[in-house]
Amino acid sequence: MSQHTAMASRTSEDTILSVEDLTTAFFTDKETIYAVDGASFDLRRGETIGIVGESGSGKSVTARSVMGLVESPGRILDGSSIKYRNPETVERLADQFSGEVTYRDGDGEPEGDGCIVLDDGEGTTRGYVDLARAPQKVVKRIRGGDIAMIFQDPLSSLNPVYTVGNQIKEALNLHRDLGGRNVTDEAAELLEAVGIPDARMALKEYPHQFSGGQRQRIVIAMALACDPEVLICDEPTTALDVTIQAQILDLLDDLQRERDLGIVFITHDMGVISEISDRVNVMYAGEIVETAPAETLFTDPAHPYTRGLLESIPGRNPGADRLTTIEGDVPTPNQPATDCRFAPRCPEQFDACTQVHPESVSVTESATDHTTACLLYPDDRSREDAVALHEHRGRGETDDEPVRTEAQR
Ligand SMILES: Nc1ncnc2c1ncn2[C@@H]1O[C@H](COP(=O)(O)OP(=O)(O)OP(=O)(O)O)[C@@H](O)[C@H]1O
Ligand code: NI
Repeated sequence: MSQHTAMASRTSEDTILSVEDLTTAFFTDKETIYAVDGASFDLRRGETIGIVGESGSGKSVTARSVMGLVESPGRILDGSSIKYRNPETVERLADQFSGEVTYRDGDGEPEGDGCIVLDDGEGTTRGYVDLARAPQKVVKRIRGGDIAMIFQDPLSSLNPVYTVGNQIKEALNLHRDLGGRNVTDEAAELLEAVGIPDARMALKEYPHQFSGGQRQRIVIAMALACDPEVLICDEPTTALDVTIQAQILDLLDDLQRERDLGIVFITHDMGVISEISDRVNVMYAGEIVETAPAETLFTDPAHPYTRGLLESIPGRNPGADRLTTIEGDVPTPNQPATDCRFAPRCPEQFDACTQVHPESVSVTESATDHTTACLLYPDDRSREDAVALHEHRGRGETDDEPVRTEAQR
């Protein structure tokens, strides 16, 4: 979706979702697993961001955290925020849940301690709902409404005993005020929009009567039934063959342009990521280790892990006679990171990598839209200076209690 790369010039007011310092841990009998450990990223309206990384790197847990679907023994830890910024929704929820509202008027202490944070002034609603702190009753109003999600296996989202029409209509009735319009017409229109032929007929059929690719289209239609602002796609094409995969990616691209959807696209496939993303976040062992506009990431990767992932794309290195893979596996993060989790597999590893935790820094001092968490950067500093910068930032981040107020940012 490279036509969206010009969006870098858009203002932060277009940001619909900001994830900041997200840490989600599972407290098992044996150990605590920091599945997501300090991840931050922004999503703008109409933008597709990719999250890519090997199996176990924390991609799905990131998605489930945003959706409020982390199940016990998992929990989002204090200090995390997931700010959903759609003004209409923020306003509506503030009316519905007045006990959950925090008012800020610029100077002085904020009033209240709720998850719905409202800024005063300028006539328009500015503010956000912090999904990391929101009680389930608030999250439920957003999940499946403002933010929808589709998964790898479409059958997990479809009920085998109901017709496709019934399931889409149920989603429509649940989330949309159709204002008297015919719900069957609306459902048929949605199926047409996702490219299902003979939509009227299709409404009367059952999920098993469709192919895998068509089922995924139906699931996308159900997600659109609630007219979301944000669509999270967790490996939606992984189970499909290459041709069908390409068709689904095209469909998502079209739908995004028509509806100004923000899309978070999760996959372990670098090829797919390059096709669909405006901006890419590379995830490793719970941390985002590099973020850049898609083009930059592919032409000028910084983190040794990203470079390893790119080298393992078939056909990218015609000279190489066999596929390079990165030796070893993603470690299970069972304590907060104090060093570089990639160091044991890294061809560039040096002494400090086992002692200092790499913070997210600009690749060069001036490259503000390309950051990486690797002690080799910023590139234009000496190695000692770079390491010192990471140490300094690390102290700033972890001193005192993890809860940071907006005023301290
Ligand atoms: N319910 C759970 N209980 C304990 N640990 C969990 C749970 N769910 C996830 N984890 C752990 O969290 C880490 C991240 O898992 P996650 O599913 O997010 O990885 P992923 O990047 O989506 O991988 P994949 O590409 O295989 O889907 C893994 O170490 C996993 O074992
Ligand atoms: Ni996953």
